[in-house]
Parts: sequence; structure tokens; C-alpha cells
Amino acid sequence: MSESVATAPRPTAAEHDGPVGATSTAGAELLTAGGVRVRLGRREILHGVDLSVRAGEVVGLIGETGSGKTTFARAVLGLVPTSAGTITVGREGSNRTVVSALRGSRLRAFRRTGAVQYVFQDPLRSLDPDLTVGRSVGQGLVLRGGLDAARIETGVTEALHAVGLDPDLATRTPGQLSGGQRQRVAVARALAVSPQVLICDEPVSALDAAHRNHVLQLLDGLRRERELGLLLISHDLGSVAAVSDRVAVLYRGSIVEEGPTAQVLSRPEHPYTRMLLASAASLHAGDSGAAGRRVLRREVLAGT
Ligand SMILES: Nc1ncnc2c1ncn2[C@@H]1O[C@H](COP(=O)(O)OP(=O)(O)OP(=O)(O)O)[C@@H](O)[C@H]1O
Repeated sequence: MSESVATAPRPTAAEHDGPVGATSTAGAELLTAGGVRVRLGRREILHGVDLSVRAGEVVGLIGETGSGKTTFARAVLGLVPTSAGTITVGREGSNRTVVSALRGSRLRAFRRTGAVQYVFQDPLRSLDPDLTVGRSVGQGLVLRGGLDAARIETGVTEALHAVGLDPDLATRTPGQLSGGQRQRVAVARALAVSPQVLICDEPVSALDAAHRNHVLQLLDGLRRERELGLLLISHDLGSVAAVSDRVAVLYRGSIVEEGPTAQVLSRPEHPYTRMLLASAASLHAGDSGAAGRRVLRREVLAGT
């Protein structure tokens, strides 16, 4: 196993077992993808992806550059259409939405609910440098509509508190924060709209080791407290090992292996997973230049 995996802070099995199945709602599927195919241009990028994330669960999605991780995230957000299969978000019942069936105004309305939120690798690039922290965190609530200024301010304060930031930071701009604080602001912005599913794309790869651990601990705590379904996209197997309950391995648009984190990382069955683990030390987590991510960043920041 690579050094990064071996040295990662890893919650105990007991901690992992706690949230899932511990309450009446834990364990309910919040994200269900079945047979998802996506074509971009003339190529099929995803070839029938099956993946689920339950309440209170972190699922790590790993795979090399170009394997389709960001494309899958875009499909869950409704930013690219599926050519086959279904993507469903929400608990069984009235809040459940078949995202892959939505188009036009119904899709925009779904996106405004904030049910799926996305946290980028590099908050300095994803947070508007001219907006105060308060305005950035409150953006989703404003977009959702129907809330007065006082309620939005309360929502911002609550979200900052949830990520362990002093609400006084609301008047600062991103440039006046540390890297770790900025990533917490990005998480707070996502949390402000009470998402069911949080997709974190390399959330700690731009951070130093101390901030990395803090943000991972924050995500680990939040999914338990809020029963979020958290999809952690990462090249960094150490981060995945630290907080993921399950891992799915994406290879050229197909999930080739999926299972409990300890099992997949310590006893990989698929040759590609074995290769990924063997080369983990030389993998570069910080590929912020990847074209797919740049497109996604633009799309998400453009609102609906
Ligand atoms: N708009 C697009 N049109 C055509 N092909 C695209 C488009 N966006 C991405 N692709 C291609 O889809 C494939 C998957 O890209 P994607 O960004 O999903 O990979 P990834 O696993 O997220 O990679 P990385 O880890 O580098 O971000 C790549 O071959 C990419 O070139």
C-alpha cells in the first residue's frame, strides 16, 4: 500500500459503523445512479455507471485523469444529459427526483433547490474574489428565493458556525483568509442550502497537511450530523482512505470495482485498482488544470 494511504488518519471501524443504520433515516439511498451513460460530442464517456450513496455515508470515487469522474458529477448535477440510465436524488417519497429525466425549467428548478451541491478543489478560484464571505455563503439562499435578508443572514451565520468559522469572517473577502478557511467557506456555501448530496472534488488537495486533516475531519463530522450523502472525488488515496466508507473505481467510464474502503484498498481485485494503488505515490492530486473541471466550475458558478 502506498505511503499516503498508510499514513492517513482513519476513523475506526466502530466510528464508521455508527451513522449508517444507527437512526431511522440512516442508510436510505440519497443518490442512486443506475446504468448511466453519457455522451459528450461523438464519444461515449460513461458506459453504464452504477453507483449509490446513502445518508451519512462517504463514497470515494477514484480513477485516473480522464476516467469520467467529473463527467459523472456533472450528470448528477444535471449539467450534462444522460443518454441512458437513471440518476435519482433524495429519499424515497416526495423529495425524490429523477434528475436524469428533467429538462429545461424543471431542471433549473431542481438545481435551485440545492439538493446536490458541489465543492471544488480550489476555493480561491471558485469563490468570487470580490464577494464577501457572507455574500458568497448566502448566494444559494438568495437564488432559492422566498427568504428575507434577516433569514439569509441567519442561514449564513449557521453555515459558518457549522464549519467551525467565526461568523465575524462574513465581512472578509476570500483573499483575506487562509487556504483552510477558504475551503471551509466553500463547504459552508454548499451547506447553507441544506443539500442531500454533497460532491467534493479533490477538496483538500490544494491544502497543506494540517488544513487537509481539519477539512477531512469536518466533512467526516458533517455527513454524520447532517446525514448527508457525500461523494468524494479524489486522486488522493490517503484522503479517500481517511473518510470513505466505500470506494468505487472508475476506469475509462466504467466502474470496475466497488466495495468497503478497507477491502478495496487493501485487497484490490481488479488489475486497474492494483495498478492505481501501486502508482499512488506518483499520482498528482492537484491537477486543477483538467479541462472537465474548468467547464464544471464555469457551469456551477453560472448558477442555473
Ligand atoms: N465537453 C466535452 N466534450 C467532449 N469530451 C469531453 C468534454 N468534457 C470532458 N470530455 C472528455 O471526457 C473524458 C472524461 O473527462 P472527465 O473530466 O470526466 O475526467 P476526470 O476523471 O474527471 O478527469 P480529471 O481527474 O483529470 O478531472 C475525457 O476524455 C475528456 O477529455
